[in-house]
Amino acid sequence: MDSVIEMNEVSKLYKDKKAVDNISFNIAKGSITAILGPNGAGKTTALGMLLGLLEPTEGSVKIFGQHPKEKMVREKTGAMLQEVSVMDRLKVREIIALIRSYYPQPMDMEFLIKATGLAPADLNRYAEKLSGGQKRSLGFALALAGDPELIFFDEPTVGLDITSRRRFWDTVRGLAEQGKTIVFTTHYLQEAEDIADRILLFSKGHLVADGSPDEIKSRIVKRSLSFLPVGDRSVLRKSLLELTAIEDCYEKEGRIHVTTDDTDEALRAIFITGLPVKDVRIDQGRLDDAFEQLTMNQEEAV
Ligand SMILES: Nc1ncnc2c1ncn2[C@@H]1O[C@H](COP(=O)(O)OP(=O)(O)OP(=O)(O)O)[C@@H](O)[C@H]1O
Repeated sequence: MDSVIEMNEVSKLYKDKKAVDNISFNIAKGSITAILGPNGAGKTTALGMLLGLLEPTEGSVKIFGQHPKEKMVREKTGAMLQEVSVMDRLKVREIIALIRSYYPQPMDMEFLIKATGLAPADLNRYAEKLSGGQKRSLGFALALAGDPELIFFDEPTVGLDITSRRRFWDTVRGLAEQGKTIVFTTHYLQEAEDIADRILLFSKGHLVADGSPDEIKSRIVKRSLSFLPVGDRSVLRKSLLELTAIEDCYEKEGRIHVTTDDTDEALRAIFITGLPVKDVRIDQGRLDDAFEQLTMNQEEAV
């Protein structure tokens, strides 16, 4: 694999809090990777280390085979962070032109203007007068100003309306098709699934799943079998977990749900054993539920 990013056994400690715990992954050139996870999972910390803004407490981070702070790496990298700050007393077009001028081979000016999605009149406004969403779109264009090979976005679509969101992802897809490598963080499973070739699922500082959206889905989304208990539910739950066809069981809205790779086999085992259940249902597992379950299991384990 032609790796642009190599993270090797990386941890980051804030005093005694382990924000990132022994994480390793490589990222291939031209791929779109989503770093997905709930609040506090360690996504921003991981991104900070990839950008050279934070030093790992342990392990090593290499970008294009070098330390992230190397000049060569910085010249080939663009980033849009959560807080987009714009320079005062400069008009939008002037800011874009200024940032472009820092780079030896900047991105085409017209392309950047299109990426902002701003109307011609807005390009002549002072940037501090833009709305929050417009500032983020400008931040997007600025991240691309140096025509970077590797681009990081931290929760890029927060605060963007549907049209801006669509334009953003269309542009990102186009950039990946040109061979640029994209890494973004998100809370939203659906966004990761729609856009990314690969998902790195973080929870409580750990990397709990790594694969294509389909792989992650098939790993974490299982068909679920549910029923109402007849009699003592805790005795029933214990008996269910003793069946080899059943991996896990939990209660939701009064029903007992079991997760299994083979719902037929699980049903057969329940009936052969004569477990007291009624109103049996089989549901296709939902990705959101699986995501919640996976990150909750991690919380319980830590
Ligand atoms: N500067 C800091 N000092 C102390 N603890 C920190 C610091 N920055 C982050 N943390 C802690 O590290 C953990 C990971 O935080 P991080 O911001 O990386 O998570 P995140 O996945 O980006 O979360 P969010 O989705 O809320 O932005 C959290 O428990 C957070 O409280």
